[in-house]
Amino acid sequence: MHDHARKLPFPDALGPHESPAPHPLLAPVTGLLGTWRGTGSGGYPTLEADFTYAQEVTFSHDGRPFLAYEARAWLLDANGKPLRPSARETGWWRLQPDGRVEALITQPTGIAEILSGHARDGAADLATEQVSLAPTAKQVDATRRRYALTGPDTLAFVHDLAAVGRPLQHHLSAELRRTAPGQAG
Ligand code: HEM
Repeated sequence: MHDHARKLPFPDALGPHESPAPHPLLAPVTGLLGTWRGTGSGGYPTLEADFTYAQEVTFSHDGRPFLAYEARAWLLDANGKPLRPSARETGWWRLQPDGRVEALITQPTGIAEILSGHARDGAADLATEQVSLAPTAKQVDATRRRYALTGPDTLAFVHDLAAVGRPLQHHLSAELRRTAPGQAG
């Protein structure tokens, strides 16, 4: 992993009460700050079977009006044991006045998403404005995501996908729990 021995002059904060203080435009999303872990299930009509997976999601900030976003997932077998690495993505959520959000998210499968939406009442709803594909990526036309706080330390994630010729429909849903600082990883 990263070399944490070399301290950054401007490190990211993972909580609303850490330094630096969140930028005022981050107010609608400060409840998301931190690292979340949990399990979910997914499927798509083109897949032989549904699957279960585990996911870790981290939202952090450096005092400016955007979130740094990182998520990674791994598939689970029927006993809940890790099977193999699955989707990863990383990006930036740019907060605008009135809780509007512009997000840029990229995946190692050759997909880059530009999304827009809103964050309010503990929930962020984003949908793609544009999807760019690397030459060998699978066809993805649109995605829609919802990250909703269901309690102070619980987060529900839902992801819809329009891909490989199919209309926008359910791909993933997960229930995540906030991990205590230092517990993740
Ligand atoms: C937690 C995150 C995710 C998980 C666990 C997940 C899991 C899966 C799995 C297990 C498959 C079947 C193929 C395989 O075994 O790899 C799959 C297919 C696929 N996923 Fe996801 N996925 C995730 C996120 C995404 C995202 C963010 C996108 C698009 C932006 C996406 C687009 C697709 C596409 C296009 C396929 C191929 C469908 C086909 O060719 O029939 N997935 N996903």
